[in-house]
Amino acid sequence: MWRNCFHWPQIAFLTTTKSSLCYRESRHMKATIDLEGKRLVLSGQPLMVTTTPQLDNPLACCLPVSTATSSFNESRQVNSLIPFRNILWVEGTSSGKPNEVEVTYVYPIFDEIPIQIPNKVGEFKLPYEDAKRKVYPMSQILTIELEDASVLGDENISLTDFIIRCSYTHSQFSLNGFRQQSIFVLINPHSGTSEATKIFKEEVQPILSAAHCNLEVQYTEYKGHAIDIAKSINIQKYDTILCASGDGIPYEVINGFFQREDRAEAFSKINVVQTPGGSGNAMSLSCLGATSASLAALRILKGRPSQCDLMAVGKESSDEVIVSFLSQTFGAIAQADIGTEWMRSIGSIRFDLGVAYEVLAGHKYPCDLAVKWKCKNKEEVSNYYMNESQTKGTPESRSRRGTIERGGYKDSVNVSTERYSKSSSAFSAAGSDLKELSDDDFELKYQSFFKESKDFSTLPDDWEIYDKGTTNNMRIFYAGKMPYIAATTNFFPAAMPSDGAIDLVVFDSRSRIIPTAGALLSLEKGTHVWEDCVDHSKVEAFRLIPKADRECYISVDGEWFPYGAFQVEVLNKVLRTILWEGDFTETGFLENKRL
Ligand SMILES: Nc1ncnc2c1ncn2[C@@H]1O[C@H](COP(=O)(O)OP(=O)(O)OP(=O)(O)O)[C@@H](O)[C@H]1O
Repeated sequence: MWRNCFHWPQIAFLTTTKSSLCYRESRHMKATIDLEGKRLVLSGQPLMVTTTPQLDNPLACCLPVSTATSSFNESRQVNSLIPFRNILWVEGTSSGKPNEVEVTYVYPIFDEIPIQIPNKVGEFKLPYEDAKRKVYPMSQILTIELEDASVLGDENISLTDFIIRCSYTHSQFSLNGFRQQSIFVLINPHSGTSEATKIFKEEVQPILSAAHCNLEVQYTEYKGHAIDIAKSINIQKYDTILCASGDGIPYEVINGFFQREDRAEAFSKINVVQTPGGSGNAMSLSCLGATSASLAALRILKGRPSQCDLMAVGKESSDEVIVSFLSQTFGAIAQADIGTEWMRSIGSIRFDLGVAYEVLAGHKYPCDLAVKWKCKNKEEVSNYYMNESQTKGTPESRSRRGTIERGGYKDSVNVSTERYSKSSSAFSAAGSDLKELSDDDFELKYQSFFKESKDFSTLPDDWEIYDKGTTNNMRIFYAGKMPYIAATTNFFPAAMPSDGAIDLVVFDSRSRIIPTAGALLSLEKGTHVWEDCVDHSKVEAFRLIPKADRECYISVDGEWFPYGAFQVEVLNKVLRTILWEGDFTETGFLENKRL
């Protein structure tokens, strides 16, 4: 498919040798390696690529430069650089010249602009625009000019290996000792508007193929199929299971792993990741900062393998325990989600209509709730978040958050704090803090109390009963582990990948409609948690006993869950996944505090 194209005098052609959707540049160019800037700097005539698709103009590729689009100046500047982050593959050319290489990278290239922390309140930029960007692979032959050959280090590393290593620091590829990643792809052809297959083939596969990943693709054939696949998959064969779907398939894969006898090994070894294909793509947005499938694919290749928390959920109806990576909800949100399934054909607006109806109708969903606190209220959450984020996370995420100071902001943050050293040991950082899991990591601390009795007669000593006034008048109970539960819904802005806590957001039905509606309208910015009508806390575990006068819905990771008491506890650092920059996507939690 012709999406981006060169202008005269440089003409691109579609190659069929590398990947069916990879563009190759026919001219040779010169480049130098800029280790400080983490990029290749092209010299000579820069690439002249339009930044907008030219599908409507089939002749665009042949137009002289003078008639190029207004974005030319922008692209001229941007495309004289190829950041290592954009490079997918490098190999020698048939000329055999040691400094002539063919570089495959993703286009368009955007400048790595330092994150600007605002001086004025309310200007914090959420990642939605960035998350939507689509990227495409393309190739270019470059003659690399090395001013100083010692840049390659003392270990006689080839130029191609050197560039590959610079391009994949902290990634699964570097963790593999630069052996190609093996990815098992699960596509739910019925996800969302049934476009997951098309999205995968057009956006994801070209990126993964250009990076020379070994791919094995399977389609899910029935509800629960991904559980069966994950239960029996040969974990030795793969590094990653990629779910080209909504959140339902990662949920099933994780539960399939949880049901395995060797679950500790399965969770230790395999990354579970998502490229967006469904109506809910919370995992991709929260972990990779991507709602575009091609950007998610790139970030799966480039991001850090990390270990995140899961939540173990015990049911009243049986002794079965399931695992949840995203959320559990009871009340208006569950009603609006599960209760409007029959309106699926109208798209995601069904959910907004459902919530609006629930609030206007003034429905309440009484329950009993007991919790093991981590942070009891907003103040505690905010202090905890600030302390944790300054001591944990990756250098990138620490530097990003480190400038956020109580009562004020520094001017800007440069995310590129790490430097490459000449020694190849600089490339070995990936996975250094990943731990090998054992059965102990899946040991449940509190389930025995729940098994004994499903009411509050067997609560552990250090648990507390949640304020009865609120629980008798519950409007929304929402417990979550990832910040973004849907595109533009920043429901748990203080969520952290492995803090051993579940974030709780509770709306009380005694609050008036106007402030409640105001809080719901600020879900995108995540500022609802600061509203007076909303309780915000962190817990290590909780038990909820619904007491509604009619049977209503409970939803776990967006899936239907049997009505009745349930108990949840956190499983610390057991889900192996890939986090872009080693952390959840930015939410602006503390930046928005002063609003
Ligand atoms: N071939 C299939 N036929 C019917 N259902 C399937 C099939 N494959 C998977 N499913 C089920 O589809 C459900 C939704 O999957 P997924 O999350 O990928 O899509 P989605 O559109 O985002 O859905 P949702 O809106 O429910 O989150 C899952 O519960 C899964 O078990």
